[in-house]
Amino acid sequence: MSEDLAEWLSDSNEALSLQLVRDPEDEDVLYAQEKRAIEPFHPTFTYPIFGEREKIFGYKGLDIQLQFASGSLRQFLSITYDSKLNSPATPSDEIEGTLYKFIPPDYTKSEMDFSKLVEKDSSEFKPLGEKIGSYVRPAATSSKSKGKGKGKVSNGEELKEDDENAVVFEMYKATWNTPGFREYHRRMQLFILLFIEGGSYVHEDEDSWEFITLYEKRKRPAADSDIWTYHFVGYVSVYPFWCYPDQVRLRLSQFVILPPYQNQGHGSKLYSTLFSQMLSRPEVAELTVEDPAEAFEDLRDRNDLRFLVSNGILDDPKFSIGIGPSDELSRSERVKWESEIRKKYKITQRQFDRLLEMLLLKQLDLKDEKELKKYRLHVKARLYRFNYEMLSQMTLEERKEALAKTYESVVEDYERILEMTFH
Ligand SMILES: CC(=O)SCCNC(=O)CCNC(=O)[C@H](O)C(C)(C)COP(=O)(O)OP(=O)(O)OC[C@H]1O[C@@H](n2cnc3c(N)ncnc32)[C@H](O)[C@@H]1OP(=O)(O)O
Repeated sequence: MSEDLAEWLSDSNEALSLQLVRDPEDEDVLYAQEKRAIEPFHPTFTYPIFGEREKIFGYKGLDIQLQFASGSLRQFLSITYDSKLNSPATPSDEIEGTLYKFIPPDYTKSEMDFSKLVEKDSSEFKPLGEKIGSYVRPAATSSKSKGKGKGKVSNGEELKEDDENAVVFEMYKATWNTPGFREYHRRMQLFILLFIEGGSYVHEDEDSWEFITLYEKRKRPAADSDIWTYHFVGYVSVYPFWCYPDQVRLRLSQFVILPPYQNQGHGSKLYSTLFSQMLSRPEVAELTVEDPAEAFEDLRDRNDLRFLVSNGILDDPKFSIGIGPSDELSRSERVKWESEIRKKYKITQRQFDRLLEMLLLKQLDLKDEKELKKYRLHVKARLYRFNYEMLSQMTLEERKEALAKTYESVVEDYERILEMTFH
């Protein structure tokens, strides 16, 4: 492309901005840190919409605003620019028509209509489906909770849902059979394309999808008001696959917490709620995860580790039985014990192996050469099984070297995860 034409290129991730909008009356109640919830943010990916290069051609000063009513997620679209290239030889990209294929057609382009809609929605919108959980967090820096939480999610012990300093977060479970949910899902699914690498829309004709949505719930600030407003934070979708002979394997497919709410512990709360839900369902054999992003893998590891520890795994007398070179009896005892615990907690085999290896490392006395060697052999034996096909084609020397390298990087990663989980 010539230099002149390059001037007409915009980065689509920067040009598109998103915003969750609540009624002005409900914005006033937000403390400084919480204002993030209503500020504009950018997508991480736009290639599914605007193409692999994430560029839009034909405009200068391009600004695409897609705003969402914070609860109902009804949308407002505005496309503005300083100038547009008008050349039949090099036509400008169509923006609205392109976006139209990905969002429901009932968006508005009228600011006035949108503010009326937000006003109405914020007092009327209620999450769809069945409430399955909630937790409270101190309002970010109110005078009473000063220094207490700094916006962190509390463990829910000090605050009650009706405490005036509490902000409540609620989770709702829905399926396609939940009245109105299909339409609602069409409004929220855009976040999958914009924030999950390789994310794509689910097929609405697959019947069994299950969803958990997460909302911030706040009381309208007016003194005599008894209106509670709900603001979308994120969601997770799972699909049950048949698992021989008469159970299902739940596959976590999509998981997103919107940027204004990230790094505040909400992802962990949503994941652990899904986890305890599936533990309580007798028909579920295990929870698997489809193509996890790195940040999600970390979140899952942290939560699974805390779960196992809080359920007393470190105090189990069989925790370190049969590690490394050991007699037949203790090895078979280990296999039996691992299989029982894994099935009880419905964790997939590879994930369970990794979690146990991390916990064994956590308990290991690194100065004890003998114990360290046992641990190394234990991890290497699993890595060998896991990578058998590749390793079996190597010479003995190459194999040793490859295993040693993999071991080093695996242990380094375990140390990183342990540090952020138990620091
Ligand atoms: C199968 C799949 O769908 S994979 C795709 C996963 N989704 C995506 O990648 C979409 C975009 N990203 C996201 O949606 C989110 O960033 C997620 C889901 C990956 C993580 O959700 P979050 O709510 O940010 O996670 P959470 O806040 O629980 O933990 C993240 C960080 O916050 C920190 N944190 C946790 N609790 C708190 C707290 N109470 N206060 C402050 N920080 C906290 C954690 O230490 C963690 O930081 P670290 O990873 O550097 O240690």
